[in-house]
Amino acid sequence: MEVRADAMKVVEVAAGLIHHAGRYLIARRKPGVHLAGYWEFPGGKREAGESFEDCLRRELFEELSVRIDVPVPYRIIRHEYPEKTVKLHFYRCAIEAGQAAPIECAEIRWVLPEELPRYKFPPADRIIIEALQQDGRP
Ligand SMILES: Nc1nc2c([nH]c(=O)n2[C@@H]2O[C@H](COP(=O)(O)OP(=O)(O)OP(=O)(O)O)[C@@H](O)[C@H]2O)c(=O)[nH]1
Ligand SMILES: [Mg+2]
Repeated sequence: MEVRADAMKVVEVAAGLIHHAGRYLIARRKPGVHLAGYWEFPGGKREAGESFEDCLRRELFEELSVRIDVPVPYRIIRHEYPEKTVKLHFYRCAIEAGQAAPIECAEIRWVLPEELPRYKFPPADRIIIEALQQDGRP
């Protein structure tokens, strides 16, 4: 059987479920990237030698210019897109310092859990969106 090396590569990602006053922060992906224009939970790819927590802290500072408290693991979702397989490590967290700004995203919004279905999220996020609605307001 032929095994394609690229087909086996899994992209490891850390993403933040940042909550405040009953709402979650969501970000819209910029044009020209994978899943451009979709809404997502901010975060990104883990770099070599980095822990998921360090990755999350770095990405949330780069994308939103915020520092967070201690992130709490929530769920890990593996999803196969036609072009790549991602493993998304979701963490709940709150902002400890800074005010969220759309530094590396097109737009940000604070939304209630029941409002999440109005936004177009990547297919991988469906399970998380459902779980957050079940959980109620954070
Ligand atoms: N951050 C984030 N990525 C997600 C979510 N759902 C989902 O399928 N992804 C996918 O996971 C990957 C995350 O990579 P990213 O594009 O955020 O990575 P990054 O911030 O390091 O960007 P870069 O590669 O431009 O430096 C993308 O392929 C993205 O489409 C989500 O809720 N949040
Ligand atoms: Mg990102």
